[in-house]
Amino acid sequence: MITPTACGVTSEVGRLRTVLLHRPGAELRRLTPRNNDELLFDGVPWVARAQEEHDAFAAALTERGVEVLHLDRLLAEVMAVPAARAEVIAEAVDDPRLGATLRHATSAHLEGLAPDDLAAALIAGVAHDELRGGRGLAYELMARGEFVVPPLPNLMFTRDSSVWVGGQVAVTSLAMPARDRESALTAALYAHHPRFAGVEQLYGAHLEHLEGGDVLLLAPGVLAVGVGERTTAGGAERLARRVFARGLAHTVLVVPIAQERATMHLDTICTMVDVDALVMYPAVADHLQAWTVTAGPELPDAADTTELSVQGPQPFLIAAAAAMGIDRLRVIDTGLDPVTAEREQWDDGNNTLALAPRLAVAYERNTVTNAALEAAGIEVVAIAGSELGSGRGGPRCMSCPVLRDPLPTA
Ligand SMILES: NC(=[NH2+])NCCC[C@H](N)C(=O)O
Repeated sequence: MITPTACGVTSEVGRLRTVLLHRPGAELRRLTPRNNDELLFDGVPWVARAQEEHDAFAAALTERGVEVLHLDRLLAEVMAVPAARAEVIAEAVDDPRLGATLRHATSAHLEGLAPDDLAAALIAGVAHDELRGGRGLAYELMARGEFVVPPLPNLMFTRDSSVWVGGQVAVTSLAMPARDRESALTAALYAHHPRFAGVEQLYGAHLEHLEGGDVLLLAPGVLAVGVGERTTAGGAERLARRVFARGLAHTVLVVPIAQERATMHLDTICTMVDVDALVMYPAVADHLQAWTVTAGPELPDAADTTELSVQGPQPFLIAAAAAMGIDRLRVIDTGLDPVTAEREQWDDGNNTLALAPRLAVAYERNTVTNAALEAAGIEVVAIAGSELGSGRGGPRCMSCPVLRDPLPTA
């Protein structure tokens, strides 16, 4: 096992040192035209090609000196810890579809698995006919193609199931039923893996909905939180109280985004590519608003009751620059016509992963956005994503930064 090392992230663009990825595997083979909508995929990906694309993504990071941690491997290691096993198994069978008999049989099945196999079963799920010793009324009546434990094909979007703020990690509370069990896995990982020994958890799985794709660390001490299809205002509020009480941030900008699939997270419409620059979907650039939330007058406490001061709304770019203490937050002008802009936004053109200021990973297919980034002085590391993209997530969605260098102070 690995020994504990430094973790922590205070910006979107500080040099990336360590990142958590998940190579898609057997869980993608569970997708069919009947279940793909419910499982939040737009189609049925070619799994081997998706894996090749993901391997190339990981290699692009490693080649640039980034340490890549693999969620499935860490999970397999942590499944040797009895307390971690008990927690994730309890979550996996906490499903009202099962009934007591099947719940018991499923628990017994999972408890009997070796650490590697348990990790694999938790990720790929357990199909009806894979359950050794399956029994009970719910089991008899379940269709053969159904899952006793549903698969987690969206686990590859590691951005959403946990997010680091400073030296603490927020295990998130995912909004869609197809994803809510993911945070049981990240919670177990951070609580029990020696790599993360002593790391404090900032949020938790069963709280108000909050997903990492909605959280942007605009600058040290300044967060933007998108509120829309996934993250609720209540989630933003609780996160704000906690980051203030723990001294991790002084301002949270709460940014309403359209409640629809194309804009499911704030990072689908904008991501940072430099200390003071964003790439943003042009259709929203002028309309995006923000509420500026800061700690209220009295001293913050740790009990989630800190009074908050809420101001706004104001245009997002103005509120963000003010909170960041800069004159202007630049938006890279992609110069896109509305149709190309809409197509490239849908294909995660704005969902870039910064490896350092002015160096970002992007999907190669978004040629017009990428050319505009290059023209603006941003070096683009282009990766293929024809199959990965069918889950509607780009390089930022597929990565959870664990360690970034702090930005040099001006
Ligand atoms: N941070 C992101 N934009 N993540 C994209 C997640 C995509 C995933 N299929 C979902 O619907 O949840």
